[in-house]
Amino acid sequence: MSAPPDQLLNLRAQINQLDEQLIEVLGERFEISRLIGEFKRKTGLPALDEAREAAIMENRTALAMEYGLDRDFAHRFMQMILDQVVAEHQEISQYKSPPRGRA
Ligand SMILES: C=C(O[C@@H]1C=C(C(=O)O)C=C[C@H]1O)C(=O)O
Repeated sequence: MSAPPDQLLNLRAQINQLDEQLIEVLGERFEISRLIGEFKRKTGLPALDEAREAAIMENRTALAMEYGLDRDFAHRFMQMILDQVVAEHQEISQYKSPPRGRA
């Protein structure tokens, strides 16, 4: 098989860089949300905040559409993140004190 043309290699290099940024930003979001989880554990607030999630979903799907993304895709993507955050908050709420490596 011949080597991919320069144009394709260039586009793939851009995708690789963007994926890296996406993952970095996602990691930052989870770091912050773990701090919120810890705050909730200390103050006895529930892991799930449905009103906040509904507001996030409305705002982020509208924003995603402005960037040319499919609404359903944006909804599923955000729901996956929110579900994971809430699962982590439920886990954090079981701890007596924060485990090493987590705030
Ligand atoms: C992070 C929070 O907790 C949960 C997770 C959210 C999120 O990841 O954005 C939003 C609402 C909550 O269900 C919060 O209460 O702000």
